[in-house]
Amino acid sequence: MFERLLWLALAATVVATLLLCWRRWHRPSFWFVVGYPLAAITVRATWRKVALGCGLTKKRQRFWFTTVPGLISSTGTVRVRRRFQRVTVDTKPWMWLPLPTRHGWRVTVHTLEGQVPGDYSAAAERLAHSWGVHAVRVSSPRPGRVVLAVTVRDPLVRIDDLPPSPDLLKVTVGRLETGHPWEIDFRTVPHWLNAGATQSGKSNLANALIVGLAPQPVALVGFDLKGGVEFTPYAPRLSALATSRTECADLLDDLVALMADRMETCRDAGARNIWQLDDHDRPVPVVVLVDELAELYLMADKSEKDEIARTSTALLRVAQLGRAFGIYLFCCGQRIGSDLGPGVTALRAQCSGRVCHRVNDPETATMTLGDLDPAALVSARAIPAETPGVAIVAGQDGQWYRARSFYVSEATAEYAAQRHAYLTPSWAAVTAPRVGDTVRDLHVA
Ligand SMILES: Nc1ncnc2c1ncn2[C@@H]1O[C@H](COP(=O)(O)OP(=O)(O)OP(=O)(O)O)[C@@H](O)[C@H]1O
Repeated sequence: MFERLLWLALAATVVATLLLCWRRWHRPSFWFVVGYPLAAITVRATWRKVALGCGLTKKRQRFWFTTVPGLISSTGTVRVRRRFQRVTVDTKPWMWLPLPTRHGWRVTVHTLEGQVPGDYSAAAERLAHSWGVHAVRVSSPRPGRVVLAVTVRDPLVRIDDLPPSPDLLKVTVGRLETGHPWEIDFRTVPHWLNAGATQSGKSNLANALIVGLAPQPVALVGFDLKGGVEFTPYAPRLSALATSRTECADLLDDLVALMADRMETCRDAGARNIWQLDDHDRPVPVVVLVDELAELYLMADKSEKDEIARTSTALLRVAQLGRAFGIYLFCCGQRIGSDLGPGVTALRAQCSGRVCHRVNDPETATMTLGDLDPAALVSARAIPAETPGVAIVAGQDGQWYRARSFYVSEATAEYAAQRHAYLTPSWAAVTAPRVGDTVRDLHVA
């Protein structure tokens, strides 16, 4: 007997060790073969209790029949004394079978009468604690259904390296919590706001963009209102760099003139935007990176008022009309509050791409994400300081996601800028009012 127990204990230890090794060396296959089936069975088996605990059940009248009256109490509903009677029971929402995802599972639930997706969003944290998982995200593909997307552990704690970005104006800058790539595609979402407190990962994201765009046939322009300390090392790949508000105002005037020129080119060719022009007529796209946006709007005294108004109007015009004429904005800032003036609020309305890193003041989070789901704001304010680069992202599909940028050091971005310096069109060549400039012509010029 003792010997048999010993063999059993030994076998259990070997199996546990093998499972642990499997989990360590190939987590995805371990999850699909072992973790997910166990999780799915547990979730289905405990759904009544969990739904009840999270306030997602509804009381309903039922006729109940039992041959053993006392047994009913064990179902967690009500005690029935007679064999057949009308009772009030807690009804749980109908849940489909959970489906596995890379980092957890996803399950569709039928809402009960009077429930809205917001009820499930409000219960998301309670659900996450009940299931012992990292997070539960709620979406509603159609009325009457909610999808609970569960991530078992934070997929953003460790992420891989920046992959190459072969598509024009599209850069894979990180990973979404769903495991999908986080892409910044200027042709789909032309203008972006990138907000975050100091050391939250804003510059890292700008570095990722520089590394992704440097090998592409685009002109990069830097507005570095930190006096040039951020973008000067990338100057070899920048067609123009402004390091003060006055220089920014001049560059913005150039951009507005460039836009007018491209408008004329498109009008003459009967095109609505530069992408409808023939390849050999299409002018080079321009991506403008702005660091410390608030500095463009801060007024020390009244003498600066005119300059601020000029800059603000020009930036807004670029944001309003730039998309069709191949001019894209990526604006970074620690603080993007309405106290900076109406110019910022108007600019924000034009920037449909939003990235909100960890923020100190609720107003910046509200300005960046406020017109999305309120749950996005809560998530942004919960980003811990230990995970720089984690952000709440809204873009392409109108949804918001937690995401993390790939780590891209200044040295990597600097190397990319130097390596692809030969692709930098000169600013004079970009802005010269010539019809028919192509990327190739600009490089020759
Ligand atoms: N995705 C990331 N993964 C790992 N480390 C990161 C990531 N993003 C940023 N970091 C690290 O966090 C620190 C702060 O990042 P970064 O300089 O980009 O912040 P910032 O918001 O631009 O700060 P500041 O406003 O002070 O310039 C850096 O040391 C950087 O290496």
